[in-house]
Amino acid sequence: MNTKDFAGKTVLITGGTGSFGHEFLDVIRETDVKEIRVFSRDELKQEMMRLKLKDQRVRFYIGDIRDRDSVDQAMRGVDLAFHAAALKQVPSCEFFPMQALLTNVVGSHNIVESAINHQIESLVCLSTDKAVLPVNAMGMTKGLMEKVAQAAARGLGDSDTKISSVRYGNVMYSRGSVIPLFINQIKQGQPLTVTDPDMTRFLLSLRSAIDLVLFAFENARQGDIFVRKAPASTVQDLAQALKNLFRSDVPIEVIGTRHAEKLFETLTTAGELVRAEDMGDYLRVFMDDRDLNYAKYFTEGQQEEKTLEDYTSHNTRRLTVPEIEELLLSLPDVQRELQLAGQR
Ligand SMILES: O=c1ccn([C@@H]2O[C@H](COP(=O)(O)OP(=O)(O)O[C@H]3O[C@H](CO)[C@H](O)[C@H](O)[C@H]3O)[C@@H](O)[C@H]2O)c(=O)[nH]1
Repeated sequence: MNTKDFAGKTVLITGGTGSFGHEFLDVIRETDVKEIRVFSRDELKQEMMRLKLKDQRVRFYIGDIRDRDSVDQAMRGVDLAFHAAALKQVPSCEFFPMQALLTNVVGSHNIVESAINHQIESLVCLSTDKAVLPVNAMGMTKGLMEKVAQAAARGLGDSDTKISSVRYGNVMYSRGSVIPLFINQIKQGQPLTVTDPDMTRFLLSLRSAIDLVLFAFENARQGDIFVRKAPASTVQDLAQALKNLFRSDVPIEVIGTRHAEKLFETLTTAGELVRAEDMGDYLRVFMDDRDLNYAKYFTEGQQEEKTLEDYTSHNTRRLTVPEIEELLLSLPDVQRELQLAGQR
């Protein structure tokens, strides 16, 4: 990361009290940033964060991205914004799709419009692999967020607010996700509830997710979507790796898939890969900036798309059980759990 990028800047993080916000804040507090604004709805979480950080540069804004006035109030004087606020639990979005729409689409539109109106330098929107070829309300609304961001970017020039998005897969040990659940089941001596042994997910650490966001911020051109290449594992192998680490012999119980789950996730479609630049660990997917007169573009990219495959958690590099163990061991949360369980 180029820490100079943050020197003297005022940074806004929406959804700043979440796991991403916490870790991201720690990273940018190491720079000469001028001010960091944490924007979120929950006053208790903000108060806890304030007490923990005791950093005068961090300011807290209560508001809801659905409420444009509260967004405008927080956006005034901002240079850089990172948009992490979202409804992101698949099951709850499935039962309350209109709530997902209001936060993930209408709320994101407020952020995009406010960022442009306040002429901030850069806005990075956080999306997910579930936004690609979506089957659930969470993914659909995050996909629409990407569209809202790109539609706005299409109307902007290079000197205007730079709007980009990032997509990542499952953040290991994130709140409410399967790894803390399996660890808890192991600790209680209960069976590990595997939905479908063959289901795969891209796995990455929170630190890698943050690196992706920083990479997007540093490299974005108007309307880009950035993806971090990632390996994947089956749920069965993940369960086995945890059992091995905790030296547990609890059984694995197959419970079947939950609401609107996919067997595998897609980070980029073949159609997007035609417009993608390989940047080592990352892919840049350029905005499709054609206008509606398609005939004049006909010769470009048409053949290639037919020969490319979507980039999915089924065809990316598959982690072996020992590799998953190694990845899990690199996570501070897992290390702590192992220590508590007397295994380290
Ligand atoms: O009891 C369980 C729960 C989950 N799983 C499986 O474990 C994998 C991961 O499940 P998570 O609930 O951890 O993650 P999801 O893929 O469902 O979605 C998560 O990752 C997304 C990013 O892609 C979003 O962050 C989202 O909010 C978050 O819930 C899935 O194959 C799921 O079927 C089980 O086997 N047993």
